[in-house]
Amino acid sequence: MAMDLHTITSPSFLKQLDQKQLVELSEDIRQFLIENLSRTGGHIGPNLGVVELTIALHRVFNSPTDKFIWDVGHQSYVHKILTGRASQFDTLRQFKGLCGFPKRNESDHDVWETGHSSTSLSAAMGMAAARDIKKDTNHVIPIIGDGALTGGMAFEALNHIGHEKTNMIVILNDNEMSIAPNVGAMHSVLGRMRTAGKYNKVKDDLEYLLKKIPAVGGKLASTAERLKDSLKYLLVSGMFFEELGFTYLGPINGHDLEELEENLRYAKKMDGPVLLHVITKKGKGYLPAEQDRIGTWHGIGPYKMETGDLVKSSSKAPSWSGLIAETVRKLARTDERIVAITPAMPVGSKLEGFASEFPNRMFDVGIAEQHATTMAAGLATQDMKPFLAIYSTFLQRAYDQVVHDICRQNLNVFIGIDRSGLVGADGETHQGVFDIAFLRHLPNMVIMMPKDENEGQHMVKTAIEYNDGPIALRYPRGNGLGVEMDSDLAALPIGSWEVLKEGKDAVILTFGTTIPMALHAAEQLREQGIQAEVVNARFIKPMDTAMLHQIFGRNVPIVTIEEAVLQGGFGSGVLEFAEENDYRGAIIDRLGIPDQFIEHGDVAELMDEIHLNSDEVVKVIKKRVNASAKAETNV
Ligand SMILES: Cc1ncc(C[n+]2csc(CCOP(=O)(O)OP(=O)(O)O)c2C)c(N)n1
Ligand SMILES: CC(=O)[C@@H](O)[C@H](O)COP(=O)(O)O
Ligand SMILES: [Mg+2]
Repeated sequence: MAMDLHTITSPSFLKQLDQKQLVELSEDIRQFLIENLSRTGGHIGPNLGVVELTIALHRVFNSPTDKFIWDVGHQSYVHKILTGRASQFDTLRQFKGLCGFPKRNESDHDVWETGHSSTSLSAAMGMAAARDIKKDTNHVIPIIGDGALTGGMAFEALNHIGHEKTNMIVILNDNEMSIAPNVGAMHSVLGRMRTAGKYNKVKDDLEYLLKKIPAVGGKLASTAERLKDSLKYLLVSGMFFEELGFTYLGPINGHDLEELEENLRYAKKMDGPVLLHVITKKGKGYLPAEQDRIGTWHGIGPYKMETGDLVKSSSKAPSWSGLIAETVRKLARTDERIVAITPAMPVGSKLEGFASEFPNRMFDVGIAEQHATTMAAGLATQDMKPFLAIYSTFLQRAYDQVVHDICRQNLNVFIGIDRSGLVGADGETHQGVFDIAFLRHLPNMVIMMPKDENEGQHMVKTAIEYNDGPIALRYPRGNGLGVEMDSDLAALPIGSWEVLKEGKDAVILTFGTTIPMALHAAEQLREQGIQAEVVNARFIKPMDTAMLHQIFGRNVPIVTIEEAVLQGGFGSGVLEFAEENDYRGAIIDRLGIPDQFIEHGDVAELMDEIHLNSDEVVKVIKKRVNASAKAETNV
């Protein structure tokens, strides 16, 4: 009899269920996820992989007194179901709806917010240190995936936790996948663990065997020691963590409720840091997701449940990621300097084609944005042309590497800032709205953003040909506008803007995704007798200062628009220009992302919510033009 998951108000009911009921519950949860996410989309693969793990955790421990910290947090849907939020899943990742990641204001059971990878162990160390200082006795349990474990922060934390010997139970959820198949030497170590079998059992057998060998000197003892060492090599996994100061348990079957519970109860009684290695299958229980070997079912839009067919997007235009990556690939055919680097997003950044054509010039470095960025800098010192494809939000991880390694040494790195602007469903932790503000003030940095995919391909050419330092090309999530594409590529003059529509009464300065908004506003204003000029300010840095002087010389209202934070953004640059050049009387209004974090939802809805739309542009310009007309009549 399927359980109505909507009736769950707290995980405490789990402790009353018997094994049969628990297995039925896991089946109910899987069915619930598959059905609901076929309508809303979301991170189906990761969540199907942690159904039993999450049930066992909530059975053995007492959340929220015991703290569950979900690394990345994209796999916290089961936790949300068991903590009374099943009824909200029809609003998953929608405007004002259920967040796709842990959210402290949603539930006391969400003790830590995630979205960016590899933070769970550090947060856990903080919570455990606080517990110990306050002499509390609760458990702290970070759950980290094998992908997230490739993040540098995770190693920093492991190093410290092992040193402090802090009571903590780290759950390593190993499904051999990051978004795409996992990469790195750590992945190989985990692989040896998976094949070596139960570390502790083999270790005990080995100890037993060695005790049986009579205490003799010479050859036999040394053979026994060599046997022990070679077996230890096989068990290097456990060794790896045990040498770091953890008690390593496992690997265990992450879909066997009884084995999970037995090991969690065992770990619960142990002192010091424990790492329980849990083997799971991403997408378990839904064949299309289970069979996924490239990452399609990691995070997905709505799909047909019966067939696993995606509900296709209506756009015929190329995806921005695909356009940029394929243009780089095209240019790489005649330019051997070009090397592509991605921090664990080969699929999201559409680099599969480049990787297949240039396998030795493509590097997926794992979830390691800092390493990716400085590796790119290293490549550039050897006259290569590295293309670092990185989401805007994840570039935040590598700020100092951009400053200290790339800009300061003025190295020819081409940064493709993907997912620039609002990304929508992933919400606050993923909006790509800070990169202009944190890059614009860096000496030697060039930042550009195309108005459409045709200008985008020319900008790739511009970046590849630019050899005077770092250059960043911003592009949004999703698809282009479907414009005609030039067959030949030509580099753009650095710092050049273009007038898209002339107008004598006001000037709108904008770039990228907000160009259509500006053109629409200019049309609306024209109907009301106001001629607004629209300028494609496609170089955010350096700005087209010649054109700016000409514009300021007209003494008309100026509006800047950007789908990025206002504080320190493009509009701030225009204000700085006015102040530095003594255009004191200039009237400048800036429209953009206000000083707040933007939650999840449909991008258009989010833009309306913050009044970043053509109506607002019209309102601002009308107010300014009418005010100056009034001032003139009063003279
Ligand atoms: C800093 C950062 N880089 C990249 C990502 C994108 N990302 C989200 S989930 C994921 C893979 C995580 O793999 P794993 O931890 O093994 O979890 P699984 O999906 O396998 O359950 C990546 C790379 C991110 N969230 N944060
Ligand atoms: C959880 C996470 O960080 C990634 O899965 C991210 O959601 C991918 O974003 P895109 O869907 O824009 O590639
Ligand atoms: Mg994984």
